[in-house]
Amino acid sequence: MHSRAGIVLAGGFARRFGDRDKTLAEFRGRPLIVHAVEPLRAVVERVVVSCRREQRPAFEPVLSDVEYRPDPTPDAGPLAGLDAALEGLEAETVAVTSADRPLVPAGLYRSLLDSLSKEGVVIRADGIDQPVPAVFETRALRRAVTEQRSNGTRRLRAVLDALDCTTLDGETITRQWGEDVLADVNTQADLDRLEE
Ligand SMILES: Nc1nc2c(ncn2[C@@H]2O[C@H](COP(=O)(O)OP(=O)(O)OP(=O)(O)O)[C@@H](O)[C@H]2O)c(=O)[nH]1
Repeated sequence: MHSRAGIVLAGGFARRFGDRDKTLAEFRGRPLIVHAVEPLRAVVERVVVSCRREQRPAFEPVLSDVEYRPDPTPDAGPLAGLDAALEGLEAETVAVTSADRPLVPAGLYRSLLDSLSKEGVVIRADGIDQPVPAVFETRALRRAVTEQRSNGTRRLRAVLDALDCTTLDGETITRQWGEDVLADVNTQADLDRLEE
């Protein structure tokens, strides 16, 4: 059986956003993390939320049917969060996104999943391959994460250096799915702009 999982990275401290938990900030009437989880859940069998232990009580009332993988060490970075989320994950394919990207539709995940022929499918936007949203062979991603963490990096993008991925053109993606489909929220101003 071909099994698919999703991972939502949500454990950052969102320092550019301010004092509140960015992932719970309201966007179009719902917390950001809900916008990240729901389209993903439509295309995979299980969704794993990679977060800090203390975030879980606030996530539970707004997210249903997800699993939590708390960071073993808080603030160790997204690559460490991804590593913990992959541990014991039984799925052949994994779609990865971040909780601060509220406009990635289920259809985009479907086309990423349909395009998977090598170790991963990523989108190249502004000349740079983006590690999220992206789809990977779970085994290859696990290997790449282990390899890059052993090199001492915290950067999520570093996994792409250790993977043989197909690249989709960002302009084609935004033409099809909307200008802000790949937008991430770093600041309150980013959120205000997307709300407009
Ligand atoms: N599980 C986990 N996720 C993380 C960690 N650091 C960042 N992330 C997530 O990775 C995604 C991208 O994070 P960044 O934009 O680099 O960091 P951020 O914490 O959101 O924001 P800044 O502190 O303002 O840079 C976000 O969804 C974060 O929640 C971490 O240590 N653990």
